Amino acid sequence: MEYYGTLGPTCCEPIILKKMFDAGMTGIRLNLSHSSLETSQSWIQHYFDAASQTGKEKKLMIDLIGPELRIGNLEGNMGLSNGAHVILGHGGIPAPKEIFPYIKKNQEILLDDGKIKLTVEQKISESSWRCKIICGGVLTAHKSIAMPGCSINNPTLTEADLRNLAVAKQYKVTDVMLPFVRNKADLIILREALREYGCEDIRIFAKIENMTGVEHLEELIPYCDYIVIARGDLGNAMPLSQLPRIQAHIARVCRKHNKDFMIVTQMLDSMIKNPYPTRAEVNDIYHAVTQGASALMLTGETAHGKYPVEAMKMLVDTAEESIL
Ligand SMILES: Nc1ncnc2c1ncn2[C@@H]1O[C@H](COP(=O)(O)OP(=O)(O)O)[C@@H](O)[C@H]1O
Ligand SMILES: C=C(OP(=O)(O)O)C(=O)O
Repeated sequence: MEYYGTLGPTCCEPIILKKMFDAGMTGIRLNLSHSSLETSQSWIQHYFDAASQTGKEKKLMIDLIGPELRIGNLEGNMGLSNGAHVILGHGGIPAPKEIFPYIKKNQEILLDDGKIKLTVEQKISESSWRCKIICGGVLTAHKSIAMPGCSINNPTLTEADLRNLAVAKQYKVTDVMLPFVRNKADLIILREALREYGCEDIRIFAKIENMTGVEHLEELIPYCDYIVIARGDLGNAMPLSQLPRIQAHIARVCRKHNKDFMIVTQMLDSMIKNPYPTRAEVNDIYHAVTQGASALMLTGETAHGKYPVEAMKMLVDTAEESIL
């Protein structure tokens, strides 16, 4: 079983990373939507310093930007209150320009993996829209933005992705995650880029985050090393009540093809704030293991949570107890 955390401001010190290894962590993910390999140099150094004390090989995974849509930079936090209004685009929430042609009155906008919900009320200019806040929260920089029902055909890899892949070997990257994989062509493009940069041995983790990915699952299997059930964005693509069924379906297809798969996101979400998880969260880990997952990953729990070590220990201990 492989256990990943996500590298972020609350777990980047060597002493914390060492404790996460002691708890059973086998690798870490660096989310390149929030930084680059170059700007994360000192965190990566801390990671390998801590890893060297364990005497075992540890994985470094990069999660690319890929076709995923995210808001731009925000100075500090933006508080969004239920029932109030906010501008999307110029003068308000910095939105990616790829979505502009698709924004219409009554369009639903989901931010930060659906935690914040807006509806478009009125166009103000070619690059700004007045929106009503249906479900508020605190928004910070580079969070995901999704528009249910719209399919926006972004390129597989961004220029920043190519810059990061070009130096991946130098930073001892072992794994690469591609978001929003739609079909085998996305994985072939990534595989070719890896070959071009001399990284043929880097493992490919294909993130299933929308219904196109679910529909093309069987064709993706030969072109990646791992299928990733990335429930944060995937949960935006359907009524949330359907997510457990879709997770079970993906797991079933992977088992049928003897394909390794990973389950991620919100496994121990309450541990971002609390030292103990809920009963439902430990049950979620149990189900992931009994469904056949061979890797589990924490995201916000380690990247910006208050209890990264406790969360990793809870993940590993619960998963190990669940192995039949
Ligand atoms: N490389 C990073 N640099 C700075 N902050 C980060 C980094 N990675 C993660 N974080 C913080 O931790 C949060 C949770 O991480 P993650 O789940 O990977 O992000 P997201 O939910 O935005 O995809 C991010 O939203 C961000 O606030
Ligand atoms: C891990 C996920 O990706 P991201 O951190 O980009 O939301 C997810 O969507 O479950």
